[in-house]
Order: sequence, then structure tokens, then C-alpha cells
Amino acid sequence: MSDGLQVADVVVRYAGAAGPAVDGVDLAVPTGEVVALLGPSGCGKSSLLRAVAGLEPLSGGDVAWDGVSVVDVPVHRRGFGLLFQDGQLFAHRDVAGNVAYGLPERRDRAAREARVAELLDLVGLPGTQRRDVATLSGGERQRVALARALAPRPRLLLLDEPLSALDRALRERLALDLRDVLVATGTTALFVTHDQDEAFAVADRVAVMDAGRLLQVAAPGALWARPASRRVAAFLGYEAFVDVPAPGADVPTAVRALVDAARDAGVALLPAGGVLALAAGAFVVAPDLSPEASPRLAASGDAGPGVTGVVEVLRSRRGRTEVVVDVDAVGRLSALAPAGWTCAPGTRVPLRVDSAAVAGLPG
Ligand SMILES: Nc1ncnc2c1ncn2[C@@H]1O[C@H](COP(=O)(O)OP(=O)(O)OP(=O)(O)O)[C@@H](O)[C@H]1O
Repeated sequence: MSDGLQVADVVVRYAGAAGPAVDGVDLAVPTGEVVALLGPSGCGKSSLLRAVAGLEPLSGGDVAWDGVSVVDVPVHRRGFGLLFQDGQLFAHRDVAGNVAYGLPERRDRAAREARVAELLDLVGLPGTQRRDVATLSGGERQRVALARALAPRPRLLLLDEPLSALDRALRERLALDLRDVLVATGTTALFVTHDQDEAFAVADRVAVMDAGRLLQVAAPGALWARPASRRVAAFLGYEAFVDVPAPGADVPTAVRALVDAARDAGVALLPAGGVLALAAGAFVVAPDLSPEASPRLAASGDAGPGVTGVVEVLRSRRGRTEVVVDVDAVGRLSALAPAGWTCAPGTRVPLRVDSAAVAGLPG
């Protein structure tokens, strides 16, 4: 028998809809693990989460905890906690009143106060017990909502886009704090997000969903290095795709350089018929490879790999120069350039390959 959450062949169908919102999903979340459900808007993430919570009836399949079906168990008896985008704090209670809401009534006052203080410490809001929740920032409200959700020690915490109402900088910080809190408390969690960075920051494993189906479930590093398909890779942010040529085939310089660099770096099997997925940064602008910068190399006819592309857009991001470059036989993608480097749009520039931003996919 497996422990934790088991979702087996779950189907969620809304009345009047053309097809199911969740279409035969299998997913296991063992005790203590944090899994992110990642996918584009409308792919069925929230429907699956709500089905696990018991807020949405199943049209097929089963949801079980520790091998025992909970399908007939009402929402509030499942022992699952819920946290939504807007933490839905009680406006008429102060911070302590909100956090204590989930604690069993039988606890004496001192024990309740100690537990509230412990939870507020945990979420980074020590000493805020008496604050009026109306005076809290958006990030602080979500921290209080998290403390309240964790108060009864749920056996599973279900989080539906809990950070998406916050601005980017705050979201990035809270995602890391959220992971720390879930790990520190050993909380088993299923976390819905449409943001790849957030999923990678929070989860032990990421489950990629599209059109009601699970496409791939893997640890963040493995998912990034070995997306199972072009669809998964495109959703993760890979920008361009190149077919791996047959051995000995006559191929354009850029494709040859990519395949060679990927092979040298041990990028997972590159069968002919496979595909290379290129993330931003797969090409790096290399001014030192230009004939002007290396007249001796140019004279010898060995001016580096000879890959070039035409710069279409330049932008400065966090002190670095990024460009959009059009590479012959590959297409447009984002490339990095040395700090402070610049050129006029339309300039053809030398490029080198960074195999760390290249993944191999089955064809
Ligand atoms: N109560 C409902 N009644 C009818 N259709 C619904 C209902 N809730 C969701 N849907 C539909 O089911 C599909 C999946 O929606 P769901 O909210 O689960 O996706 P999601 O991936 O969570 O999207 P988002 O990130 O935008 O919230 C969508 O086509 C949506 O329009």
C-alpha cells in the first residue's frame, strides 16, 4: 500500500462542457512531498485540486489517502487544508484570531497562544498577534493565511495559486519562504501554479498538465534537462527546436555546432530523428570570435565555429545585455551578450553555443 495521496484515473466533467476538464489523471504524492501542478490557464489544474479537496465531484476515478478512498468523505472531514490566491482572512478577527481559527477548541488558552506564536514565527510574522488584518500587506495576508491553514496540521495542504496576486519580487521571495515552511513542518502539499519559476522553487516534483492531462511528472532539475516532449519543453520556456540530423548529413553550420556541443556535453541521447530544444542563452554573443577581433584566426581560416546570427533586438536586463538573435537554420531566440556590449540592430554577430541551455528530446 502506498502512503500519502493517490489520484487514480480521475476525471472531472462540468455540465454542458464539450470535454472533461480533467481527463484520466494519475498522480501520487507520498507523505512529506511537495508537488506542483504546473500548466497553462484552463488546463484543469484547479479542477484537479478541487476534486482532491472534495469541492468538485469526480466523474470517474478515485482519490485516496494512505490507500483508503476519500471520495465519500466530506470536505471538512478529509483532514486536508486549503489555501487560495486570496487567503480569505476573517476581517472581524485579528491576526491571532485568524490563525487560531483552525485549532481544536479543546486546547487551553496557553497552549493555543503558544501554537499561534509558533506558527507566526514560522511564517516570518512574529509578534503580530494583535494586528488588524486590514492593516496587513498582500504578502503578510498570505503568510497569515498559510499559518491558519497549517494550524490544524493538515495531512495534506492544497494550495491554489497562493502567490499569484502578489508582485513578482515578492512572489519570488515568498515562494522560497513557502518551501522552507513546508519542508520545516514536513507538510505534504499539492501546489497549483501557472508560473514555471514558482513551481521549480517550491516543489520536490513538478507535474506538467495540459488540456486536462498530465504530460510529465519529474523533479525540477530532471524536468528541465529532459522534457518528455516538445509541448512540455515549450511550456517550460524552451524557445526553439532543431531536428537532429542523420550522421554524415550535410547540415547548416549552426545546427552542426549545436549538435557537436550538445554531444560533447553529454546531452541525453541524440538519435537522428530526435530534437534539440534550445532555451534562452543556448547561443552567447562572442565578439572575440569576430574576424576583426581575431585577425590571425581569420587569416588562418579558423575563425571559431563560424556560427553567426543577426541581432534583432537589444535590451538591458539586471545589468546584462540580452539580445534577440535570428540564427540561420534555427530561428529567433534570446541570447546573452557580455556586460556593456552593444551593436546596432541588424548587425550580424559571431555566436558560440552554451550546451547548458540545450536539451535532447525524443522525436
Ligand atoms: N465550474 C465550472 N463550470 C464549467 N466549466 C468550468 C468550471 N470550472 C472550470 N471550468 C472549465 O474547466 C476547464 C479547466 O479549468 P480550471 O480552472 O481547472 O483550469 P486551470 O488550469 O486551473 O486554469 P487557471 O490557471 O486559469 O485557473 C476550463 O476550460 C474552464 O473553463
